[in-house]
Amino acid sequence: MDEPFAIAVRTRTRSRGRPGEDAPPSFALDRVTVRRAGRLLLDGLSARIPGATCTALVGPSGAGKSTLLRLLNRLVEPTSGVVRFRDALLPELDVLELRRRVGLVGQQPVLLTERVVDDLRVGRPDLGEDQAAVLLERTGLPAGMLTRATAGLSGGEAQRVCLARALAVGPEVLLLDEPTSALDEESARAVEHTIKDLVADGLAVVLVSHNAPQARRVADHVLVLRGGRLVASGPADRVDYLRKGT
Ligand SMILES: Nc1ncnc2c1ncn2[C@@H]1O[C@H](COP(=O)(O)OP(=O)(O)OP(=O)(O)O)[C@@H](O)[C@H]1O
Repeated sequence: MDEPFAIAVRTRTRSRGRPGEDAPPSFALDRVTVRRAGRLLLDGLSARIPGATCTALVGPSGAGKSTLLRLLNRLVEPTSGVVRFRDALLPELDVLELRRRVGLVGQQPVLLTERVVDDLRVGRPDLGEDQAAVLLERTGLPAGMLTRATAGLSGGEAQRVCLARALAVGPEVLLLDEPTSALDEESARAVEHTIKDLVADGLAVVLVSHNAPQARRVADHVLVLRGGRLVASGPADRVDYLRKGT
């Protein structure tokens, strides 16, 4: 089996230790500042994001959550400070290669072609039908949906096709920017279920969420931002923001 497809069928390899404490970091940020139009969006932020874990970025509106997420695949560049992915400095990596390894799925599902199977092939033109079917099943969708028109999908189905498309290129990390905010409750729960399965299979997920109950349900590890600063971090069941948040 070729490597980019491995994540779709990987067996459960996660260690039994406390999530976020034993996993080696995917990302390490050291005194990262982002300044735009005279505003400080991130202010000297240092943090570690563990691998094989779901890390939630939480905090009030405008705290800098999306800015931090977008730093991780260089959609945003720091004004100062350093971001490492595994042991490499981000600017040392080819940016397209980085974005293959670190995929991003946004708030609104955006489908790019007319048929589901063609969407899954956007970043992976050689993807076979069997492989595409496995990817759909990984995201909780029936293989029979491959031939469906993208125009007729529900919001939840479309978001899961976006997840499957991101998985098709074999990322090591998925960045999710409020992936359920445009979905109804049932579709949101289905996407949460998919995220938990992917993490259980060894993928690292970084999830921006303004929804504390969702972060409690899905995340192992939490970074709390406020005013561009990291104000708390740790296992999800120990961080006050989530314990008290509604
Ligand atoms: N390019 C930019 N130029 C100027 N200000 C910006 C820019 N991008 C973001 N901001 C501002 O930086 C702050 C942080 O934005 P960011 O989107 O990271 O916050 P957030 O925590 O994700 O917020 P929300 O929960 O509302 O999505 C916001 O006040 C936003 O308006």
